[in-house]
Amino acid sequence: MSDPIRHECGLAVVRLKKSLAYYQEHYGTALYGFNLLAALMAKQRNRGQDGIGIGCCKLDMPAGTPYLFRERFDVSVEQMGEVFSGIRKDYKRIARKIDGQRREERHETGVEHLPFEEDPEAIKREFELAGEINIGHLRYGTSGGLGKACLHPYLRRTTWPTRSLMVMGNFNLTNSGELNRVMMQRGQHPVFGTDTQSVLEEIGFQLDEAHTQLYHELRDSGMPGTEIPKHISARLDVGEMIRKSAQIWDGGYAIVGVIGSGDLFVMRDPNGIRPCWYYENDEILAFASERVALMSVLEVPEEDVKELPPAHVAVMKSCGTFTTEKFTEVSEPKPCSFERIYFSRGNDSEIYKQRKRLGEQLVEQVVEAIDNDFEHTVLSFIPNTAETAYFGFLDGLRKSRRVAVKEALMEMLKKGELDEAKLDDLVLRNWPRAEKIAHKDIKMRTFIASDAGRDELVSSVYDITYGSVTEKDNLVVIDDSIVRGTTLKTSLLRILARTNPKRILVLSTAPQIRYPDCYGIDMSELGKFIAFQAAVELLKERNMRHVLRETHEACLAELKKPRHEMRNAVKAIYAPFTDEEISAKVAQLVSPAKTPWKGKVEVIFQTIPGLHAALDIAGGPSFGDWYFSGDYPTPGGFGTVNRAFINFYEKKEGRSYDTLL
Ligand SMILES: NC(=O)CC[C@H](N)C(=O)O
Repeated sequence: MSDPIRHECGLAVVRLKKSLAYYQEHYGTALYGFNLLAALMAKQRNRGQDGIGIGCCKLDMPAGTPYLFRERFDVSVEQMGEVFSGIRKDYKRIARKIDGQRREERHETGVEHLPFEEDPEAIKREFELAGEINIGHLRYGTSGGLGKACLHPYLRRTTWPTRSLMVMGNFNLTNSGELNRVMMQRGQHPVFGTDTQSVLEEIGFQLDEAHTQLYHELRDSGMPGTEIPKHISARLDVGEMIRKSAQIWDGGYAIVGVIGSGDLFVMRDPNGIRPCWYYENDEILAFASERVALMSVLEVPEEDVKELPPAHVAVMKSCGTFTTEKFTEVSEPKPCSFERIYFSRGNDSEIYKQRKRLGEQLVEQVVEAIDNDFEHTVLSFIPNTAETAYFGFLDGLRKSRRVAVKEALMEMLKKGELDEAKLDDLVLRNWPRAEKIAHKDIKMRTFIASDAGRDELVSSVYDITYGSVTEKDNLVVIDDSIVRGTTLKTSLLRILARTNPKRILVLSTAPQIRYPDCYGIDMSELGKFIAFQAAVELLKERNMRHVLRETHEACLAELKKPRHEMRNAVKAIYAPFTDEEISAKVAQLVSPAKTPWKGKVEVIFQTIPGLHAALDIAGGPSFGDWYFSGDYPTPGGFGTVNRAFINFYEKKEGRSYDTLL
């Protein structure tokens, strides 16, 4: 991916089903759960760059001792290893301290104690992150700010374990403002921070409600206070609490929550936009955003990892019972295609195949564009995420070339015109030439303070191979998607032009990105999309500025409609043009300025049917394509896109769903 939309959030959860002593005995460490969590997080470091967070809940802690912990680290994912080694150093420090105290005690009393690291009870008591429930989060903010305070998990502490709550998620709500308003109407004072804050407060409110009712019932029955918490905990219906909390949520989400008394829940949005996978055996229950993370870390086959169904919440009560139940109506499944095109780890068997097919789907357009001139065409890719699509693209090209050669041979045979020169031409010379032209050079990034900082990361990241392209060649490079086109223009195409080809064809395995995302990917400002800029340029060139004005009015009118009646008024911006016209304009816009190179840039995008042919699996869902088609799976999407246009037209910066009031 050449563009600076980077990743989205990642989740990891490990719930131990046995006491820490069990893992000490069977795996030689009471930190088994924490170690698994660290490995699951490391395997998902392709997600979330703004920072990481870890939470831990300890079951059955005696009164007076803490049980709910959270640590957040404002560092890049690249520094995750350092964070974990820092935590392990802390652990060793505690071990030295306790072992020292125990040596002294032995001197005084003569009583022998276990070394700390072999004493699960002491480990659980002394080391904050040793507990039965471990949760981890990698954040890439899509709502609110980017600082440490916005990192997950969010935590609400009370003197009641049954009312204390920790949440984290890979998600974005389109209607946090509405949620906040509902809270205010109730008399609450929500802080307009991030959508995570709104989620925490809403679930917190429902938890309070359920808790208070249970408490009063138990107290009024004459039960002694000290007995009450465990009865509240046993009777708390987490599924019901989630059903009430999520009633008006509009968005894409995989959200994890832990109640201080030890109930764990994981919920997924009704359209299954955000991914969520889990694995369970006798010893653990684990969740992750990526199926392959669970497969690799736990060394289990694909068929043992289950998908949490859309609109469902999985609950493991503190006593260990595990259920999944529907908390709202299931909507049409619309998993996010960007997960497949770019965000996820490409070693998942399904994702690997889908990426290859995305490349293959581009073959026809490319063969036409180079007019079958493979002799003078060098094929390459933008590292790293487009690599798999590139393999599929090459496979497809070779297949198509073999078919073309066979047809030409048959034709020659039929006409009796077979001669060596023609054979050479067909067989020896005209085969697709694959080269590695672009290289990723720098291990990117450290500290991101703002959106502007995010943009700067991508410059000077690439380098090229010299000497494998000539001025007679077409240079074809495949990328996974083109969002803003900034890197193409300012960096990549400039350096690719130094190989001095006749023409550069940039292929995008994703269709033109025309509309904002609002479900968890930080791709929300219309004015920043190169396809949108192209359409606006074309409108201006053709004296059609009135379309901009009319669309502004139409968007304002849409926003006045009830949510379910809203439509996407921004489609009018693209309506006058063919896809090819937009692509040609995009090519013009990304063509590097001030370079001695005289060649031409062309851009070829995946078509929307091509995307579905590559991603959709027979009997499975049709993948979400709202960023390309403008057809959103939830009403909140239409509000977002209309607002995004208004923001663009009125020259307001910022995310169009981020109105927290
Ligand atoms: N990418 C995400 O899932 C972000 C989660 C949440 N909306 C936040 O901004 O923190």
